[in-house]
Amino acid sequence: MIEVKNVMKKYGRKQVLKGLSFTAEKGEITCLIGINGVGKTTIMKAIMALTPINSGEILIDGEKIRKESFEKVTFIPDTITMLPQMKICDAFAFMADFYKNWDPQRAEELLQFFKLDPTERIANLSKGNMAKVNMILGLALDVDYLLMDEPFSGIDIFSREQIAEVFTSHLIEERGVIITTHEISDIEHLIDRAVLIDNGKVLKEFSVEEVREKEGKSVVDVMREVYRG
Ligand SMILES: Nc1ncnc2c1ncn2[C@@H]1O[C@H](COP(=O)(O)OP(=O)(O)OP(=O)(O)O)[C@@H](O)[C@H]1O
Repeated sequence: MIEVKNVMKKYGRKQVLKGLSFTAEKGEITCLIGINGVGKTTIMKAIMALTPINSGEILIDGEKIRKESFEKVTFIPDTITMLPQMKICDAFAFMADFYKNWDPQRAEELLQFFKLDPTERIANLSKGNMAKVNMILGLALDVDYLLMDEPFSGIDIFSREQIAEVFTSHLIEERGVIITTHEISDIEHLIDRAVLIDNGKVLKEFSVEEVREKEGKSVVDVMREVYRG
């Protein structure tokens, strides 16, 4: 389980996170929802210790993040971090060299699933294919938790559907996934938990299925209630 407890974060004088708390379980897809600039990426960076927090606590399976935690959790940012002149196969070789938990078979399986050519250069990829390669770089790591920043942002419906298929496959099943979005409607059917964020805090955290079954409401219905008051 990833536990984010009462986290405060300032950039300069700007207080971005104001005592933000939520949990994300293994085997579930948890979605952080909020408008642009609300602090979703900052939360992910804080979980990965890529940005310091001012107070509060973040635990992964009950432990504070340390060097060994990076074998358990990985972050897939919204832009690819590989050099543009690299071919997809070069990027995979780089990952294999750098990470001992890189799974080449899984990378190959995903490459075939997405019908990507391994000799294609990163610089020449379309936005959708770039997002898919970026996703493979994270999914082929043998980790328990995946943090994905806006994996569906700015890509066409067919690419979105393909990526969505991965979310419901064995490639995700046992893992804990945290994704961010400011556009929930496309991915509502994929997520287990929703965390609604505004003004540096969690306004509501809920099980999507429970709300659907007990109250007959969609995530968008709950968002309307919470954000519009
Ligand atoms: N390194 C930084 N220095 C100063 N301010 C920053 C920095 N990173 C983010 N911010 C500010 O913190 C706030 C939260 O940013 P963040 O990127 O976490 O939001 P977000 O919810 O992920 O937004 P988006 O949906 O647009 O990706 C924004 O107002 C942003 O301008």
